[in-house]
Amino acid sequence: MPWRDFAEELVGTSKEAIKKLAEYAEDYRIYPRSINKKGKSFFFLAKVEQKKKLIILNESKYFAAFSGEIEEFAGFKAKIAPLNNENAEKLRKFFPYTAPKTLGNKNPSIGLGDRLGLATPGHIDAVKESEVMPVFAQQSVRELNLTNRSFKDVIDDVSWAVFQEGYEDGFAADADHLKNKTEVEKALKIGYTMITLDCTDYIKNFSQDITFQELKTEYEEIADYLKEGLESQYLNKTFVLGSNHELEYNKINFYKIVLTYYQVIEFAKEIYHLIKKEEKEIDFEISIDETFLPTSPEAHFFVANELKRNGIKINSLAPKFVGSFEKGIDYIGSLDKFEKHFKIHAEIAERFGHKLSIHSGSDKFSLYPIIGHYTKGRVHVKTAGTSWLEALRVVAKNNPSLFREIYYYALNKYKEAKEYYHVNTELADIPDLAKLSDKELPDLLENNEARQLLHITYGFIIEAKKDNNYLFRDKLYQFWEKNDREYRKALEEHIIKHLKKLGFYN
Ligand SMILES: O=C(O)[C@@H](O)[C@H](O)[C@H](O)C(=O)CO
Repeated sequence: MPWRDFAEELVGTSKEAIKKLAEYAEDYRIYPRSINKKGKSFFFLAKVEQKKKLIILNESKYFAAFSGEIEEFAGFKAKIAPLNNENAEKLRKFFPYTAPKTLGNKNPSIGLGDRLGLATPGHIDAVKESEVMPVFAQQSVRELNLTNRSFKDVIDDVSWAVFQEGYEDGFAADADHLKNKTEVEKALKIGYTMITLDCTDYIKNFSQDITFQELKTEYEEIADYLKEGLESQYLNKTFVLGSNHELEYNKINFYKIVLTYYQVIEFAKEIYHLIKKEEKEIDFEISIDETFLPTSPEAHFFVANELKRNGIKINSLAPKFVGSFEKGIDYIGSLDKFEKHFKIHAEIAERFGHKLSIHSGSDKFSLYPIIGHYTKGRVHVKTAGTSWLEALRVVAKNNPSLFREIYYYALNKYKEAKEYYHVNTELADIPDLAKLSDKELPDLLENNEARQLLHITYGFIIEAKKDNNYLFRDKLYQFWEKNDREYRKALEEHIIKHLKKLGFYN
């Protein structure tokens, strides 16, 4: 077994000499950047019978702390530790750089959701030369349910990858789109450093044709103490922003905004009390982006101001912007209209000191120059599906028959998948593979309709089973295992393209 030969060379080597040894570690199927020395023990990740394992050489308190099989060598012992949650927790304890930390709201930051647990090496390659702070561990409850993964799986996959790559510049972990106290408590207990609170269930959506009388009647039903406090703050008042843009609250928009968002504030207050109990800093994001109508600047100002008046400190806020932010494709709408709307939101965020968070932030290349310009780095761009699509691009290039199987399966599941994601693409608009040669398949990943199809059917594809056997999962993971370098390179290039367009990569 190659790692054993390497182990005999490594043990007893000085820290300086390790660098020399690392130069040919890959010949032994060892990850060179994972080689570490702690006390008397050496650590590295290696492929042992096709599976990644943590190898620890020389007995010490660190050696004893990890679980795994022990092998005797001439003069030393080796432990072959599985990459499980118990060992991941020990890894985060002894190698703090493998544990997540908070983003802080200074630098730009990017959420790099990974639905497979394979993308972090490519994400590391993309961000390591940039100024952005990455969130490598980011999945929503929706994604976890669709891929049958847990919040622990997500954070552990990232810690092992960060150790494998020797990446010590820090990353965050965002438990995304949480909707209740239980989910928040669970995520905090596991060690997530960012909580994205999805307030959709506390936002009241109005029909466009509601009359003033109907509005007033509903408003009157709110508790008097709340109404008095809010009316004295906003009703018939105007707030002037730095650019002299005026935010006016008249009866109509005031009633609508209060009725739409007042329960969001109550919900945020309840969750913030949980967060404040933590001994460490937590990045708190309020997400109000999954509503029918765009968030008006007056509504953004109201929510931010009410959070502040209630002593709720947030790091970022995700409004719903004008136009259409669909999954995995560029913005749909007027760029002028977007710019006019976005610059006011950026000003409001700057006034309150939080970041704007751009959900469904993947592939919005036409918007990035506007986003980068007006936020001046005070922004969090959240992506996820795009890394999944890059994994499929590698399949399309190298295993056309598997890609065809997946694509046809996705077509059959598209209607069901649209129950989870709002996309405008209709089945009839999606390209038919039969007309495409194998060579043309990778181009589908440049086609909006095909991207949307594959983007939202990820869970159906990964979890597809027949007679209790996975239809694609095992074949896909074996394929990505063999083609890990190509996937890593594709991710690096694709995410750097995002960062360059945002102006966050020199
Ligand atoms: O698919 C999801 O549920 C998440 O990726 C969610 O959409 C996330 O908040 C996001 O906006 C990533 O682009």
